[in-house]
Amino acid sequence: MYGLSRDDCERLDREDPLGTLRGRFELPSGLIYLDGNSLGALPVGARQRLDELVRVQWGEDLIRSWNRHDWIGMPRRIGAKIARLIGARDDEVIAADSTSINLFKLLAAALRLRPRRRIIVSERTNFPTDLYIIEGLIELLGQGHELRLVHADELSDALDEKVAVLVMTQVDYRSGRLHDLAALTRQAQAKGVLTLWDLSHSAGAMPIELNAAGVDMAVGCGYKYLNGGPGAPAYLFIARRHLRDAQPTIAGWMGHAAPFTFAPDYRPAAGIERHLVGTPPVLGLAALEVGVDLLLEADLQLVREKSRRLGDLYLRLLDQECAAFGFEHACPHDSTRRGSQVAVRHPQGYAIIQALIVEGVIGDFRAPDILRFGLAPLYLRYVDIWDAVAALHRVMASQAWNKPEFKRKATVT
Ligand SMILES: Cc1ncc(COP(=O)(O)O)c(C=O)c1O
Ligand SMILES: Nc1c(O)cccc1C(=O)C[C@H](N)C(=O)O
Repeated sequence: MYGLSRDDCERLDREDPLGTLRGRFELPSGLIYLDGNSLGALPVGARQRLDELVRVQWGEDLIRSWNRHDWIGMPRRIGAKIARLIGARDDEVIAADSTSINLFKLLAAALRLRPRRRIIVSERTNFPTDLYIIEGLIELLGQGHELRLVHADELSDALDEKVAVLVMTQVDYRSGRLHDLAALTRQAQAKGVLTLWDLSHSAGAMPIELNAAGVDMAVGCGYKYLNGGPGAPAYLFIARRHLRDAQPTIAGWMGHAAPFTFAPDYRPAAGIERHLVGTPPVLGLAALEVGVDLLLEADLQLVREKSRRLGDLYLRLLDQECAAFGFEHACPHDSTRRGSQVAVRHPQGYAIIQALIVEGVIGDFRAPDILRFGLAPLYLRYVDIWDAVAALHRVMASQAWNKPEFKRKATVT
């Protein structure tokens, strides 16, 4: 490759202030993992924590663990830790359920805070679950609510006094476009519109300042950059000023003011706990806590800086090494407008991703033609980017992608 050498990348790794964190993850040797934006890697501590939890807390202490090991306090405790990653106060965040469920709960709560408004605004390319949840809730409510879907550049024009809630994902899952959370929140607020942000592709990869921006509500998932493991519990945020009035959407017993009185009538808890529904998933929460604790050791400004540099490096090397193969950038060039992933377009994207996986580089494909490479700054090295682009060059130059077994079929990821 020209310009930058592999040695230069090794030097960047030696100078990387986050470099030592890589050793805190179990990464299979010989594999370059560029899919941490879908499922984060396994922290070494998670294996140990789960092992202890299963053997001692579950195996020996059994039901006593709810108090003895504070299982019951986990949603609040871990929520408070996540709050520190997203610029929230510790009583504004709780770990619970999945992102989809939390979005449903908070959107319904937000609509009840704006009873005279009927429109929900979102972005056309938002992640499908977000759009399905909005549509599904509108149908269920049967009160004439409407979803106004617009292109990202039309968002500010779409916000007016009829709009109840703006539902946005901060980083687009396909293009990696990073929205200006503070500016959009300000524009929404000027029209009395509540904001509900999905932080799934941003939290843990960059500093987020929800309160400084005046965000009303947010949700996010635990298994991407928080490295909480497959199906990790998600979290939800409600700004303190709404905690009293935001009603729980699903009146489950864990959101009751005193669940263990087993009272027949429902009385919501005073604070963020009222948005809990059922029994906390203890194993999942324990693994998530390890991932969150690891992130709390890192300076998120440094995480963001590294993430931007990894992305710039990828795009630069791609242009240098793979210019002949017809790739187009599908993500912003300007790293200040990009999340922690790069996306490129190619008509043979699916087959190329399959061939890359055989070469030991895991990225993913999003229809119709996007190759996505997630850049998790806690465990990726600059040299991994070099090697990943070199592998892509090999796949393209040898046409290794052009095999019948790489024809597109429906798969999970
Ligand atoms: C923006 C966004 N929201 C939500 C989800 C998923 O939500 P859930 O954890 O409920 O499957 C994803 C990815 O799966 C996502 O990218
Ligand atoms: N949640 C996922 C799953 O259960 C299986 C496979 C992938 C996922 C994902 O997280 C997809 C991811 N949100 C995306 O950006 O495409």
